[in-house]
Amino acid sequence: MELIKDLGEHELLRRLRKYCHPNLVGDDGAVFKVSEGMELVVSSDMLVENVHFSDRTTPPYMVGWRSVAANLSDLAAMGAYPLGITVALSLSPQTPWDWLESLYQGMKDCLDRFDTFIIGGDLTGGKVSAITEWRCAIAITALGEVKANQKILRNTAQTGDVIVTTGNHGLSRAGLEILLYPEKYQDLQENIKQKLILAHQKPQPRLDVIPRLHPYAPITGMDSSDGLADAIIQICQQSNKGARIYLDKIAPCAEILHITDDATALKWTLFGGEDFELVLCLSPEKAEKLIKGDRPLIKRIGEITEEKPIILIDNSNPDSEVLLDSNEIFNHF
Ligand SMILES: Nc1ncnc2c1ncn2[C@@H]1O[C@H](COP(=O)(O)OP(=O)(O)OP(=O)(O)O)[C@@H](O)[C@H]1O
Ligand SMILES: Cc1ncc(C[n+]2csc(CCOP(=O)(O)O)c2C)c(N)n1
Ligand SMILES: [Mg+2]
Ligand SMILES: [Mg+2]
Ligand SMILES: [Mg+2]
Repeated sequence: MELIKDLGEHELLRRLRKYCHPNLVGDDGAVFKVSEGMELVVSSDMLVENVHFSDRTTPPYMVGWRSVAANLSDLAAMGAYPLGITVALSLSPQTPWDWLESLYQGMKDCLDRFDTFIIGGDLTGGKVSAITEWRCAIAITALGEVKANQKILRNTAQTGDVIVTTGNHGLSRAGLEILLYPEKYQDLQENIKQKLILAHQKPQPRLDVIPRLHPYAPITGMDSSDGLADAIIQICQQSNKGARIYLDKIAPCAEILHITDDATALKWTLFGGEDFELVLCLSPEKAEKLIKGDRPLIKRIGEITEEKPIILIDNSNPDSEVLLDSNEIFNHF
């Protein structure tokens, strides 16, 4: 088996060039033009072995796809279109070339889907030690562009705004569960299993929705990389508002209910993370039009309130309002 330590840095870079922009890589920096009248958006996200992925959960092609998708999701969350990404890797010298090749193929396929490129990066060796368990860390910086009046920010929600989400939440967490404990889910229908695993391994950044948001600007929002609950909390805190969220509107989808109990399913839906959907706030009139044009992808889940608490409302039992518990949110430390 070919290991990257036998290839050396220059040969590795030569092989990786075919996954990059044909003209922009090779100098000390990439030079490119930002379109007239647009603003530059810059965002970084890092993926670390045994934190965001592992051999058990994610083959290298999917590690590549996910790491690009997570970064393009942050551009979508800003309302921006991608211009390119840089990729910095720390790798064990024992990494097989095949692994790296698959990683880049996954990155490139995700980038191709959205007509964008790798425009630069960096490589370093990483030593396995008793302290640092990981062998691979991937740091990506994504560059994008957005018209000033189309920017999506977290701190502009207004009282009375409707909160909508794209897609479904909790699927990625359910997929991770099946990947981590396959023996528990041996009897589960194969098509359900595949849908959940794919949600975890091959998330789709919501760049597809951005053009459809243009008529309704300005919109408030962010992506749900750290979970639906985190997105609602971040938007409310940064906008100095609260929210009412309807539990029946965020009910876990059938596939998740197939693999776990109601309480766990709701927990995954609110706090699971890594679904990379968008959580958006806009006036009731605009929200109605957006939802009408985009059903069932975009759903109303609640509204922004002047009062600070974020309340979960159970329609079947209107007296039982509970506060959204921020202690459940994913925390790296
Ligand atoms: N190490 C850091 N140094 C400086 N700023 C940072 C650092 N890490 C995050 N930030 C900034 O903090 C803000 C929130 O970052 P955070 O990583 O929580 O958002 P995100 O990238 O959307 O979420 P996720 O990492 O879950 O995808 C961003 O403006 C980001 O640029
Ligand atoms: C092997 C493995 N174990 C656990 C998880 C779950 N996980 C890791 S990071 C994260 C939140 C987002 O992080 P960030 O804020 O860095 O984007 C979640 C839900 C995984 N993906 N793979
Ligand atoms: Mg981040
Ligand atoms: Mg984000
Ligand atoms: Mg985070």
